[in-house]
Order: sequence, then structure tokens, then C-alpha cells
Amino acid sequence: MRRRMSESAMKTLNVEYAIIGAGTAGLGAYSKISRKTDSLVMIQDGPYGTTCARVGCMPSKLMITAADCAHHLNTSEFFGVTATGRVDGRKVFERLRRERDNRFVANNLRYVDKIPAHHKLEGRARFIGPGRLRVSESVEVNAKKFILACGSRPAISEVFEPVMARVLTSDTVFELEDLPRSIAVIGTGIIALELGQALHRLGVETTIFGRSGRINALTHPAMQQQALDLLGAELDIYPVGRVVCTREDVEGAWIEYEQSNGQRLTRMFDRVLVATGRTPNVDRLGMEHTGVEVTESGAVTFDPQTMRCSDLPIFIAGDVTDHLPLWHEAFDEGRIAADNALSFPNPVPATRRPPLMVAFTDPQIATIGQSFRQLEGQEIVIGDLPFTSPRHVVWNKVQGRIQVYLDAKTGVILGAELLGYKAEHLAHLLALAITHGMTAEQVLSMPVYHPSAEELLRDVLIDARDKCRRYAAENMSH
Ligand SMILES: Cc1cc2nc3c(=O)[nH]c(=O)nc-3n(C[C@H](O)[C@H](O)[C@H](O)COP(=O)(O)OP(=O)(O)OC[C@H]3O[C@@H](n4cnc5c(N)ncnc54)[C@H](O)[C@@H]3O)c2cc1C
Ligand SMILES: NC(=O)c1ccc[n+]([C@@H]2O[C@H](COP(=O)([O-])OP(=O)(O)OC[C@H]3O[C@@H](n4cnc5c(N)ncnc54)[C@H](O)[C@@H]3O)[C@@H](O)[C@H]2O)c1
Repeated sequence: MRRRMSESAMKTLNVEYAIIGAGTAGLGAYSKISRKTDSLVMIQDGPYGTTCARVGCMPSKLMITAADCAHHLNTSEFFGVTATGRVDGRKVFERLRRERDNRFVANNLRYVDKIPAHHKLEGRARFIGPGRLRVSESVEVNAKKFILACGSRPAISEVFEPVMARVLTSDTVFELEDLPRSIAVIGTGIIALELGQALHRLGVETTIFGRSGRINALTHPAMQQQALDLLGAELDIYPVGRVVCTREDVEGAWIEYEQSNGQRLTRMFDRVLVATGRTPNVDRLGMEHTGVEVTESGAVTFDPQTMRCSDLPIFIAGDVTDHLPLWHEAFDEGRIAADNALSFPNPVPATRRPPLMVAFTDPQIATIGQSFRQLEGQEIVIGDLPFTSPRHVVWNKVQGRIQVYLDAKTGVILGAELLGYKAEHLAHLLALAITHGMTAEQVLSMPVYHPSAEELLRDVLIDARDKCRRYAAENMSH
């Protein structure tokens, strides 16, 4: 009886397109599809505003900028300037939220507000059969084509259950009223390093607990080691080991950590920031009702040029893919998925841009194009220099290293890994060169100002080009 009553209260929507998730990828897909048809609905679970603006890229960079400010003041003595960077944690968070909410989130919400009400549906969507979604408990959506753009969420392992009241993730850390006195940061991924360093520079006693001993954002072992050495010189990092158990008492959260040599250490913290990766929200979508192929680890298989899943009218975009979970990729993928949904069953394959990643640590970490790991074993030469130039000396920022990977025979730039101050800018120049298939020689034809950080790019490309020449000479003589 109850079942029949709830079924009769069920509202059914019949549309051509259903987009699941109103984040960067979903909104990108929406903007394209809504220009062509009125027969669509975008379903959003939780607050509008996107992960990027609310709890991701923007608040993290706002926090890092405050931390950089404190760091510059605290290290200004070197330049003969005496200053103290006294940090007011409440003001740091107030400003962070003000800028985030009034600018980045507000911009996004203005766009969402303009979307006609009949295109928006709130609630968590899940498949209940091919072409059928249930949204919360009261709405059924029947659609011909679907775009899965439902992002990811922080992964928290069970070992943190006993201290959950003191656990923070990137979803909650920006809502703090004040800085904690001490924090354990779990993980040595991008979020852990960016936020861990920022919290440390804002005066929080910060300890970072890693697992693998590697900074996986880079792939060349020497680059990974140097990143660990440089960050470890500033931060309290235990790179290899595992959290074996946790407990809470009135004093705080206790973390018991076993290092690789078997030694255990037990420390108490006000807060624990768990930054151990993100779980794509595909696991909650009821994919078993769709016929889409899913790998053993639960990831959806898709064609990166069309974002199409199996041979079905189902497309995927953004962090939910678990492949390059970065903002510009979500933006591109939302549009590629929309183009292909609109043209279904005829695919319109997109040429994907070369991968680009920047971690906003100090020194920054950046990777472009093919990684060293992908190129290992191929015929490449490596332009390899310390991350320094006259300009870096002026800044007193001479730490790090740059590697540029060239096809040994043609001199074409295939990829690069960078660890250095403001590496993001050189990374973008390299991204331009890689996008256009340029050789080191071609990039070297551009003018370079003196003194500028770009002189380092010139020097590393000269190093790589000379190695290419030696490679050619050696291979000719054989
Ligand atoms: C702390 C942090 C810092 C970051 N910094 C950077 C950076 O500096 N640069 C960069 O390039 N990238 C950064 N990223 C990554 C970037 O934020 C993401 O790649 C991007 O926001 C992903 O967008 P998306 O559209 O895939 O997902 P989202 O914006 O998360 O959108 C997905 C939406 O779908 C909703 N949803 C989930 N399940 C369902 C369902 N079943 N039904 C309906 N709706 C659902 C979710 O609630 C969410 O609102 C950062 C991420 C984090 C967490
Ligand atoms: N600047 C940027 O572009 C930026 C900034 C932040 C986040 N992001 C995006 O968000 C994604 C998620 O970031 P993330 O840092 O959560 O994930 P990540 O995949 O970068 O790092 C997760 C880390 O946690 C470690 N780990 C996993 N389980 C662990 C455990 N039990 N104990 C200790 N360590 C453990 C892993 O070894 C890894 O080093 C990134 O992959 C990135 O794409 C980008």
C-alpha cells in the first residue's frame, strides 16, 4: 500500500538530455546543449557553485596567497627589510570566504540563476534502468542521452573513524573560524602539499604523513627526490609509512604512524586534514543498470576523444572520469561530451590538449605533455638544469630543477617536469610549444629578455638541443 502511494506521488520527466551534476563539466555541457534544445534537465545534488569555486581551486589559492604573504614578510630580513608577518587566523578565513563567496561563487550562482527553472532539478540522481533515473525519491527522469558530470568526493579511510570529529577535508577546511594550533596532514598529494605548506606558513604546527615516500605529481625519480628534499627542508614530513590507528581524547586527536623501518610514533593534534585522494561519484550512480563497461576498480571506460561510454548514449566528463581531475580538463570534457551527445550516434572526436598540471606549492611543481614515466625507454634526450637564472638570484629563489624531454631524433619537445619558483609561467610556454609540436630549435628562435625567468627556459632548451646534436653525431658515426 505504502509502495503504491509513493509511486503515485512520483513525478516523471521525459527529456532528450539529462546532465548529472552542475559543476564545471556539467555547466559546460549545459551551455552547449541548451543552445540547441529546450528538452533537457540538469540535476544537482548539494549546493550550486561548483567544487572549484566553493571548496577547490579558488579557496585553496586564496589560502595559499595569504600564506605566501606571511612567508614573504617572515623572510624579508634577507633583503634588509625588517617585518613581522603576524597572522590573524580569523581574518585570514574571513577574507578567504569573502573573496570566494562574493567573487567566484557569486559569479557562478549568477549564471545558475539565469538557467530556466524547468532545466534544473535538485537531488541525487541514480540510474534505475536503461534511460531511467530516479532523483531523490520523488522524481523519475526518462532521457535519451545522459552526461555524467557528477565529480568526486574526498576519500577518508576507516582508520580515521575514531577521530572524525576532528577530521577536516578540503570540503570543510575553508569553513574554519580560526587556524588550529596543530594539524596532521595525511597524504603527500597535491592537496596535502598545497594546504599543508600554507597552514605551516600561516603558523600552524603542521606534520605531513605520507605513504609511498614519493611526490607523485612528478615522475622522474630525481625530480621526486628533490621535491621531497626541498619541501622536507621546510616542512615536518614523514614520507613513508602508514597511519595504523587513531583515537580521540580531551586533548585532541592522536595519530599512531608506523614508519617504513617499523618504528612507530604517536602524536597528538588539534585537527587532522585527510588529503588521501578523491573518489569519483560514479560509484553512487547505479551504473549496473546502464550496461556501461566498468573496470575492476569501478572506473567507467570511455573514449577520451568523444567522452562516450561503451557504445551507449551516455557521456562522461570531469573529475568523475578519474582521469586528469583538473579544472581545464573538466571544462573541455563537458563541452566534448555535449558535442558528442548532440551529434549522437555520429561521433565528433576532439583533439585533446596536452596534459598540463601545476601544484601551487613553493617551489611550484609543474608537468606538461608526456611524463618521464611515459617516455622512459624511448629515444629521448633530457635538458636538465637547476631551476635558476639571474632573475631567480634576484628573487633569492634558486631552488629546484627543470627537465625538458625531447625526441632524440627530431628535437620535438614531448614533455617537461618542473620544480621551481613561479614554474607555472615557464610551464605554460612549454605547453604552447608542445601544443604546436615545436622543436627546441624553434622555441629558441624567440627573443628572451634579460634578466627574466624565461632565460632559464632558453638555457634548458639549449642544453637539450645540444644533447640532440650529440645524439645525432653519435648515431651517424655508428
Ligand atoms: C582543494 C582542491 C583544489 C583544487 N585546485 C585546483 C587547481 O588549482 N587547478 C585545477 O585545475 N584543479 C584544481 N582542483 C580540481 C578541480 O576543482 C576539479 O577538477 C573540478 O572542479 C571538477 O569539476 P567537475 O565538474 O568534474 O566536478 P564538480 O564541480 O564537483 O561538480 C560535480 C557536481 O555533481 C554533484 N553530484 C554528485 N553526484 C551527483 C548525483 N548523483 N546527482 C546529482 N548531482 C551529483 C556534486 O555535488 C557536484 O556539485 C582542485 C580540487 C580540490 C578539491
Ligand atoms: N593545483 C592543482 O591543480 C590542484 C590542487 C589540488 C587538487 N587538485 C586535483 O585534485 C586531485 C585530488 O587531490 P589529492 O591531493 O586528494 O589526491 P592525489 O591523488 O594528488 O594525492 C593523494 C595522496 O594521498 C596518498 N595516500 C592515499 N592513501 C593514503 C593513506 N592512507 N595514508 C597516507 N597517504 C595516503 C597517496 O599516496 C597520494 O600521495 C588531484 O589529483 C588534482 O588533480 C589539483
